[in-house]
Amino acid sequence: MSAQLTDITMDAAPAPAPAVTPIAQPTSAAANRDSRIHTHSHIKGLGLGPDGSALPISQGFVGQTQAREALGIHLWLLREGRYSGRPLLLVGPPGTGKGLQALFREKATYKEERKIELSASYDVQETT
Ligand SMILES: Nc1ncnc2c1ncn2[C@@H]1O[C@H](COP(=O)(O)OP(=O)(O)OP(=O)(O)O)[C@@H](O)[C@H]1O
Repeated sequence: MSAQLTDITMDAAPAPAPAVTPIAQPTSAAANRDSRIHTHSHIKGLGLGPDGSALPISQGFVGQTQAREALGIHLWLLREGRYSGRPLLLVGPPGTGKGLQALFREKATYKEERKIELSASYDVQETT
C-alpha cells in the first residue's frame, strides 16, 4: 500500500525524483516549411468574385466570408502601394483559419520566401 498523506512530514527523507523522459525536439525535417504549409495546401485562392465579395465555398475556402473579403481589400491595398503598414490583426476561436489567412497573405504578396511571426494572445476583452 502507498504512503498515507499523514505519513508525510517535513523531516521525512525526500522521495527520489521520478525519472523524466526527455521530450524529443522536432527534427529539422518535421519543422521545415513544407510541413507547416501542407495543413493549408487545399487553399488555392481567396475565392472572391469580381466585385470582391466572397463566394461561400470556393478555392478551398469554406465560409469566413467577411474575413476573406477584408483580406481581399487588405491585399489590394498592399499591391497598389496604398497601405503603408503590414500588420494584420486576426481574431477568432482556435482552428478558424487565422494562420491560414496570415500565410495566404504572405504567399499572395511576396514572391520570395519569407518568415512570418505569428503571435497568439488570449487577452480578449468584451466591449458593449
Ligand atoms: N474557412 C476555412 N476554409 C477552409 N479551411 C479552413 C478554414 N479555416 C480553417 N481551415 C483549415 O483548418 C485548419 C486550421 O486552421 P488554422 O491553423 O489557420 O486555424 P487558426 O485560427 O490559426 O488556429 P489556432 O488559433 O489554433 O492557431 C487548417 O488546415 C486550415 O487550412
